Amino acid sequence: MSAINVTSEIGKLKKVLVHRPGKEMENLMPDYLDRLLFDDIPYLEGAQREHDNFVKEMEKEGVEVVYLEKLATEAIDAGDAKEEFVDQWISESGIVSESVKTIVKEQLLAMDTFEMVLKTMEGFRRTEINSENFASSLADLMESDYPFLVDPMPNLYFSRDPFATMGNGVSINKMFAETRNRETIYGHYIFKYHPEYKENVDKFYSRDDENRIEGGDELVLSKDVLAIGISERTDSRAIEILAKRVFEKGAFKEVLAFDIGEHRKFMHLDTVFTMVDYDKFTIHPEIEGGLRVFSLTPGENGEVKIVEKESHKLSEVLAQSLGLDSVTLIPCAGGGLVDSAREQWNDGSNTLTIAPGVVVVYDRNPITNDLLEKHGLRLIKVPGSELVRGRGGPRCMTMPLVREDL
Ligand SMILES: NC(=O)NCCC[C@H](N)C(=O)O
Repeated sequence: MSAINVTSEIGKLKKVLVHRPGKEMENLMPDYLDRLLFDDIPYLEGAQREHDNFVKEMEKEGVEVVYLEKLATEAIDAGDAKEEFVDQWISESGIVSESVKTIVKEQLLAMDTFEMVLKTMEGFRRTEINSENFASSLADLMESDYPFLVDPMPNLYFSRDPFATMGNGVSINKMFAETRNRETIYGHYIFKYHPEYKENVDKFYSRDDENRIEGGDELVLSKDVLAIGISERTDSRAIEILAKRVFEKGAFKEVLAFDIGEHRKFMHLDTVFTMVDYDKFTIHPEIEGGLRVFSLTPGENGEVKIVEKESHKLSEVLAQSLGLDSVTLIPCAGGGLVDSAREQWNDGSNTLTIAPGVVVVYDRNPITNDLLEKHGLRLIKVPGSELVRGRGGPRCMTMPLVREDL
């Protein structure tokens, strides 16, 4: 029996993984926001309050919420892998000087495992280490204006992206940008050493694979069909490789690849459409018209067969793949140019479905939310004015581990 079971986007959510925003947020600075894929600087206490409330609302609905930082700690302890983890983290940290590596390693190993995991997420400022100890190489002297020895990982609370669950397996992802690539180390250790997750979990993709793919692009439409965005973050080649591995394991029968183009404003498929009920989806109106969709299915001799869908209409493609007569697409903010653009930017389309027709949304998108209620959905509205500054919503902030089968 696998500890991972995710055969839809909407089956009752039983167990979910999150990360509580931590001190990594206090290492954001205006000069380096682009590099860290952030648009603004949240107020940490406010973000934590909003996040705690988000978790409380899910728990009230009977969802078991577990934390990335805790699972990673348990995994490292269970594998007796503290030094292995620290060595690997340092090798990916960007530190050049051997003497700095030694100092940082000593500091991390002196901490208890939980504290150490949080510190690796927070990063290291230059001021934390006595400069007399390390101005030993030319590289150190050249970089001395940059305030960090090791960058923070401020996007970790978007636990949807570094790895993605599907069926009884997981794809541990190769991320688009260096800043987020470092995040996948925690998933790697969880699926390597955690007593609950190290066995009976299929691995469909690895952080060592070459082509980029991110969890926000990976949607489980049904027990048979995956939907994956070809996007700013996900490369078509990665989708083909993932499809091949998924078919080899007999985990799914079809992968639909949606070409949403390369844009920051809709970086992932789940920023433009999410499934909210058996036959209902939220959608960003900009992608409703002409979208190229490719169907990947198992072909001869282990090959993947690829056919472009004739229809460019999202509603038709989705209805067909779900075996329904029709589906309803609910446009973000009703489809008006200005309101839709604004509410999509604030993650109006990025809902987390916790049971068919029951969704968690930010309260800050009233037009979209009214419309969802008019379509008969039950909304759990949570404040997210600090959380939204990282450009992600309730779906981005959660990685389902177990959903009831439909
Ligand atoms: N699934 C998602 O859409 N996640 C949001 C990620 C936001 C983050 N600042 C990023 O650019 O990767």
